[in-house]
Amino acid sequence: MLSCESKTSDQSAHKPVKVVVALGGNALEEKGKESTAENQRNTVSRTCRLLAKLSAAGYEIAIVHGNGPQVGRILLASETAHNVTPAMPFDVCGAMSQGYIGYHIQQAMREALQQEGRSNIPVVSLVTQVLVDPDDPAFQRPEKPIGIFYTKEEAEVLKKEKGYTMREDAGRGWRRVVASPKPVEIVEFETLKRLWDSTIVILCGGGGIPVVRKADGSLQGVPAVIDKDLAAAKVAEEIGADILLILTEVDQVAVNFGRPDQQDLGSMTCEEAEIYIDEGHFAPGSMLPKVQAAVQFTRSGEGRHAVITSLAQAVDALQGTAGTRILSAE
Ligand SMILES: Nc1ncnc2c1ncn2[C@@H]1O[C@H](COP(=O)(O)OP(=O)(O)O)[C@@H](O)[C@H]1O
Ligand SMILES: NC(=O)OP(=O)(O)O
Repeated sequence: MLSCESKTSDQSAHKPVKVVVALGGNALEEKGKESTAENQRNTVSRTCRLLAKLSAAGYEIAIVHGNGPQVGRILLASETAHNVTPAMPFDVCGAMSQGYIGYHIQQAMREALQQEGRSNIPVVSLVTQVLVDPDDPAFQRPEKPIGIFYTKEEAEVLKKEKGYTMREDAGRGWRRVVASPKPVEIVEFETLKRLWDSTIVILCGGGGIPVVRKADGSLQGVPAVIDKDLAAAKVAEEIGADILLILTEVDQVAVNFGRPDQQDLGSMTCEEAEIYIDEGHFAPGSMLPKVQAAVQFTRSGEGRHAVITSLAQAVDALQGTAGTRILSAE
């Protein structure tokens, strides 16, 4: 029997545990399979069956998902078709990716909740804008990988012909990289707050559509991709979640990752995590932002912690028997 209640301050009443889930790339696309809409829908189905189990166990969840491969492909398709139809700006491609992925999660989550006997819980995707700082130094230093993988030779051609910034991505090939400013404010946060108690909300897809506030107060999209783990940490922080659950491909975070002396970690304090960051154990653009997001959230309030694990281990990880927990020192 899963226990998913936390004590309130008077220690007598219990309240449901609030969890913000950040879904990584493998929750949306299966490695080695063609990136078709049908394949994404099937992968999302498997993911949602696991997420529905969290809901059935009584956890209150909101879902944030990535969009790196998807937004890159939408952008590429739009740029490639510029002779027949005007190319869409980056922020619009981000919005399209939220709609397409959110639609699949909504549909699959509905089915999965039905199977768990919880068809009374509504699911909705919020097209979410996230305010960023126009002076964020990230705009001068593109480092978020998006889209498909290329060989080194193809990357050289794209650099020359299209002016893209290209970078090797964690031993997996070469990818286009774009600016990834920090999330400052979730514009639609008030909507999440009003829906939280009744509805499973999918929000901040792809980290949210990055926008800046103009002098007259209106919002304008900017060409960038926010890191979804940092956006999920922001959501979790502001909604007062108990746990930030970051789901990715690996069961646990490791030091000396990929080396013969790799050591998987059951837990680490924020201070230990910072030492490991300084020692370079976490790859930028992959594990590093997850650990940073976990530390940021854990530090944001008493009794909060983060867990990084795989989809398959999600339920056990919330119980504290799997994954890597990022905890306060005391
Ligand atoms: N220290 C580490 N411990 C575990 N995994 C790591 C580490 N450093 C890099 N990685 C890699 O980071 C990957 C997760 O990042 P990524 O695939 O970008 O995330 P996402 O699931 O959000 O798409 C893991 O699958 C693993 O290959
Ligand atoms: N926006 C974002 O962080 O996407 P990925 O997780 O797919 O890289």
